[in-house]
Amino acid sequence: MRNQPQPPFNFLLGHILSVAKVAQTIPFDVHPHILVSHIHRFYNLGPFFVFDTWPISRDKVLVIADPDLAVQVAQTRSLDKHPALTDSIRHIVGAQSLILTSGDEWKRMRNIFNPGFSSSHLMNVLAGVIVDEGIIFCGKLSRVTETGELVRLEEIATELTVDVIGRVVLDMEFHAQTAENELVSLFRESVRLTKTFSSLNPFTNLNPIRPIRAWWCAKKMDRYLEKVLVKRFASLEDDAPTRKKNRKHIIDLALEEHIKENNGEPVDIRAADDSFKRMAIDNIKTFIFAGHDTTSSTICYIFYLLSQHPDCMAEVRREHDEVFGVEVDMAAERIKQSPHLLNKLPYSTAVIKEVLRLYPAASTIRRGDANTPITVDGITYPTESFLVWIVNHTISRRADIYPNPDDFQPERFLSDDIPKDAWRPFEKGPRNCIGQELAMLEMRIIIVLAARKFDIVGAYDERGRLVGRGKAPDTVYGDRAYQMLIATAKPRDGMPVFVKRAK
Ligand code: HEM
Repeated sequence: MRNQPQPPFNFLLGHILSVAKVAQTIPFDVHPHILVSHIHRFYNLGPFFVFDTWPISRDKVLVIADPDLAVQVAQTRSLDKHPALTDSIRHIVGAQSLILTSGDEWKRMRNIFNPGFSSSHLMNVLAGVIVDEGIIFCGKLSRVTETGELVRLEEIATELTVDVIGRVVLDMEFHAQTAENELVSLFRESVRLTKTFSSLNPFTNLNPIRPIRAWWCAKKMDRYLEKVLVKRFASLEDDAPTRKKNRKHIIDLALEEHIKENNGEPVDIRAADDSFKRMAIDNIKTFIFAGHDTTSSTICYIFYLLSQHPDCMAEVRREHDEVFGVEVDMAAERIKQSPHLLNKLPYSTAVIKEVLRLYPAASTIRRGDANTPITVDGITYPTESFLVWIVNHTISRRADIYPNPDDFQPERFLSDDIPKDAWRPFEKGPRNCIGQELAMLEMRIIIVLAARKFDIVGAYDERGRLVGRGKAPDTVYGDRAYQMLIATAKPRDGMPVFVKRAK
């Protein structure tokens, strides 16, 4: 470790002092990727660096801050996931989750679930589902314009994405946007029970009740989903002839696998062995969690940044007028009739990409191994015994890759100037995000339905006045809407906003 690039090291205190020096310049509750990007800039570190995390944990971290190195550990070879990831989200997704497993077990499951994200299924079935839920979302925003109240956009966007994912995964209407739902409440609580991060207080996670509650929530979710699985299995019998062709929901893909394992015979799911049920339930939980959490945060930042950049908002609206016509209320019907129109939105797509560059909702942590060193300028460095973290936030904030990296400039994604592997909010290589096309589709549909109807304006000043703010640093890159770690990277304070009718 001594021969590798790193922030200043103290023989007694390791990296605490040099990390603390940077941490005190930013809010204490920022997402760790923000701290890493600040360390990278402050000490002028290069394509990678290492640091130890003592006294927070015993991990030695190798930060990848460069696209070519990311290719070496995630694409040319693909390191396995790090056990720290399992520690942090197993209570939500279960140990058999596609996100957490490796090797043949992972490959088999990836093959089972890939068809759920085919472009024909996305365009022919899921686009319509997203439009229906998007209409309810716009109805909610509309009501908020009448009351003029301050709302947390993250809550409203999460209810939307939960409703969408319920239909993608279980073909089930959760109605989270209009009512309470037991499964959704359990998910919310599980996410809240995830370990948090505070750069100034390593003891935030020592609450002994936390793991007990998390275990209890997981048990209740499992029981709920087992019942759903049994009911769905019973319904398969009713439409056996068309079943395979039409049913690409995650739950059906799992059940088809069960039938395949039994030589094509639908053996009652209640008699299925535990390993099948575990695999099915853990992956249903995985898709519900991964499929709503990251998308809702990104939707929040899209509207937040567009309201701060009226020129960009005007360009988005112009594009939507051109593609869907000037009658705003007709857009939903047009998407349903011709979902392929959504592929004609280069500027809106550039906006989404720029938002994901500035506010990436997730990243990958891998376990270094003896067979996967990294090579920089002809020199080889080991990854073995390191927690290897591809910090796409840090890559995204490099001025040599993205000029004026802290500015919101969607136009940069309309040119070919960005290095091929630099933009990686969905990660790349075999462990990339299986739901990325669904996420992009959902975000495009929601912008089309809402951007011409509403101005959604961040209200951090107003909220600060209500809850009171101390003297500690309150902004990151001059902005109060920084990301925090709550299972994934979420907007601070749930993103307080005012919603107005677009002028
Ligand atoms: C803006 C939205 C999204 C972002 C930024 C995002 C980002 C990511 C990232 C960075 C990974 C790699 C994680 C790791 O290596 O630990 C990942 C994996 C994954 N994502 Fe997404 N995701 C999004 C939406 C979705 C959606 C909509 C779904 C499902 C419906 C989904 C399901 C998954 C799954 C199951 C994996 C694990 C894939 C595997 O290991 O084979 N994600 N995502």
